Amino acid sequence: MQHPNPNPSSVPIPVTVLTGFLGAGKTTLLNRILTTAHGHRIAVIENEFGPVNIDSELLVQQSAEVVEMTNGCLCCTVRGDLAKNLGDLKARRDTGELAFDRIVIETTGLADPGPVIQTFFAEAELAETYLLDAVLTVVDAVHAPRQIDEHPVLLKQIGFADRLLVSKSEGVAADALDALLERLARINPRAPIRQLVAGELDVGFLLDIRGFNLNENLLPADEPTKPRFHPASKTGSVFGGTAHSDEIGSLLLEHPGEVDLDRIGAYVQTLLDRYGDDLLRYKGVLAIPDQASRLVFQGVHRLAGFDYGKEWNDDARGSRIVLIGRRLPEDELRAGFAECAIAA
Ligand SMILES: Nc1nc2c(ncn2[C@@H]2O[C@H](COP(=O)(O)OP(=O)(O)OP(=O)(O)O)[C@@H](O)[C@H]2O)c(=O)[nH]1
Repeated sequence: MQHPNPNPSSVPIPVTVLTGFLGAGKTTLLNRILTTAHGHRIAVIENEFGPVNIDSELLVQQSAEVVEMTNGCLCCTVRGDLAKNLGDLKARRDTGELAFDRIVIETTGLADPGPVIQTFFAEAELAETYLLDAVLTVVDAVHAPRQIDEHPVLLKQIGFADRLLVSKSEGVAADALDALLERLARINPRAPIRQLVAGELDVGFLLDIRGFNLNENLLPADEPTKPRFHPASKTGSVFGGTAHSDEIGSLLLEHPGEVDLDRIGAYVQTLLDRYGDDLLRYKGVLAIPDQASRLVFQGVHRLAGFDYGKEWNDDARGSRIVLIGRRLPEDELRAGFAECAIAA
């Protein structure tokens, strides 16, 4: 029988970034992932803010190689160390010293996930070796409503997420929980939300998400637009003085038809040039005249990728962009997008 993977080092290793504010329940979730029988061999990179890495002592270590990073926050001072650690892990895997098929990075509760994510796209060698799979953000149902107001970094953690995982919901009244879930969906409509229930873990919901791949998945399939862009505004935006106008929110640009390739290219370029610092995640699925396939682009801040993806075949051709960012100028962005549209 032929070996399915004769050259394992040529296959990118998936990486999951596990984030969430201080005490949200990241380590608790990681322990559950590590102790669940799912067949994945996981190496863990732990980052603790401060000289002693307490989290790694709390981790159950069976089945996981744990690399500790201390004395700095992963998103700033030790980012170079992250690249080095990832390189070292790969080298030790290649020599057979370590056996793992994916990595989970647990960031500190104070980390902005942006620079961590960018590391995977900015460093050419890492981009070849690793595949950034997804950002998982744990949100503490008890404390998040206040923390979101007081700590801008939590808003970023929510905005960057591919999955939002709500912990401690058993201790929260139903209406307060509903309000939190609605607020999360408004800040980040891209990320499906799930409550973490003791003893239950759906590993399929957490791993192999391919959140950074150029596929046609724009919004969660179960509820494409509802209630994620509603009722904050009929236009599908969370900006502009609504009751919950958080600093970070989302904007859905939609045209039920094709867009001009040159104009949309210039539009996206201008968007990134002007607002790249404030754009956390964005993704677009566009219909281009005479193109059988969807044009897909996605990115983080100014690092964007695009490609032609799945064919339209009999699907209705339409163009949609989801932007998640900080105080984006809705009117300007809508007007610019409208200029790219081709009348049906
Ligand atoms: N009731 C309840 N407690 C939880 C839940 N998840 C985590 N906890 C508790 O919350 C506390 C913090 O959990 P951790 O997993 O250490 O949180 P963390 O995000 O890793 O914390 P830091 O590393 O300090 O940022 C612990 O006492 C956990 O037992 C949950 O879903 N329900």
